[in-house]
Amino acid sequence: MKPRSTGRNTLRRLAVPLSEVFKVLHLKPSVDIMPQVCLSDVNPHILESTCTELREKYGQDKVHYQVCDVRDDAQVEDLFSKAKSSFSKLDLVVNNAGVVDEQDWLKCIDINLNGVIRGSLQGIKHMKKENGGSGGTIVNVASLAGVVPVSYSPAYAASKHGVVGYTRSWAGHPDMKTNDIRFLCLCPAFAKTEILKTKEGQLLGQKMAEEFMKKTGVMSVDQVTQAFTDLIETPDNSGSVMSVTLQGSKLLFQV
Ligand SMILES: NC(=O)C1=CN([C@@H]2O[C@H](COP(=O)(O)OP(=O)(O)OC[C@H]3O[C@@H](n4cnc5c(N)ncnc54)[C@H](O)[C@@H]3O)[C@@H](O)[C@H]2O)C=CC1
Ligand SMILES: CCCCCC(=O)/C=C/C=C\C/C=C\C/C=C\CCCC(=O)O
Repeated sequence: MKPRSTGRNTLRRLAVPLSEVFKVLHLKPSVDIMPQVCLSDVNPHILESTCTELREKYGQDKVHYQVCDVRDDAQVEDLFSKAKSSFSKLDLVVNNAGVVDEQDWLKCIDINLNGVIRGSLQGIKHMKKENGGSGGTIVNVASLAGVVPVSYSPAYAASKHGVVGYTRSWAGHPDMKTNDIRFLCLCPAFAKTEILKTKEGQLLGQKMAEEFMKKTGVMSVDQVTQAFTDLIETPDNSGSVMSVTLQGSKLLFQV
């Protein structure tokens, strides 16, 4: 990703408490002006293999990583303070961890919604001017299930509706303007990633899901990545919620 100007924010360093970020979102940093990133996931194998690959490509010092369970306050706090001390400031936070699990719906809410809240609060803390920050961008990854009802996974849909409401609410807070902190939300439809291997028991009706998926189709990760890039590169768009479907991207809300 080139450090192009995004209005108030220049993406020179990324601090990303993000699951498998480059693989999932396919960010493509340019080798000469590669931002520093901190990747995080609860799964150490995914994290290590992704980081090894990236370090070989972009340099050892550019890619930091730390295992973190977004359900754990202390782990999230520690992740952010380490990232902040390594980079001196944070420009971008992407809250991306998510699961579908209607059986263990408390876990689903704790990861998808509470995890986003934990990451956002840490992002705000470290980006605030009074704490030595200079603003930045927080992107929360919701889903199309954050704006439409999804009967085969109500808890998942509720968690994602929560992410949309949470993100828009912070975007309108006057302190965010004062501190140049921008909140954005991405709402993709189905994309070809591991989450589609969600097991039957974790959904309320595999058949329903499959039929739904047949109608909507499944996007490539590249399409989602492109929408993500467009979203963060649009200046002065705090509060934007963008859907991504096979038909293209659409701005659903502007605060
Ligand atoms: N692939 C799709 O069809 C869609 C995905 N999304 C959302 O995109 C985000 C990324 O998911 P995908 O890349 O598609 O799936 P994925 O399953 O490949 O990635 C999710 C990642 O979250 C991590 N994770 C799970 N629990 C965690 C925890 N407690 N703490 C930290 N990390 C944890 C997993 O280890 C995994 O690497 C999720 O929030 C998902 O809900 C939204 C719309 C569509
Ligand atoms: C409009 C809602 C789109 C929401 C998509 C989303 O956020 C993620 C959903 C993830 C998993 C649940 C869905 C699918 C699993 C069901 C069937 C698997 C079929 C496998 C296949 O044939 O590819």
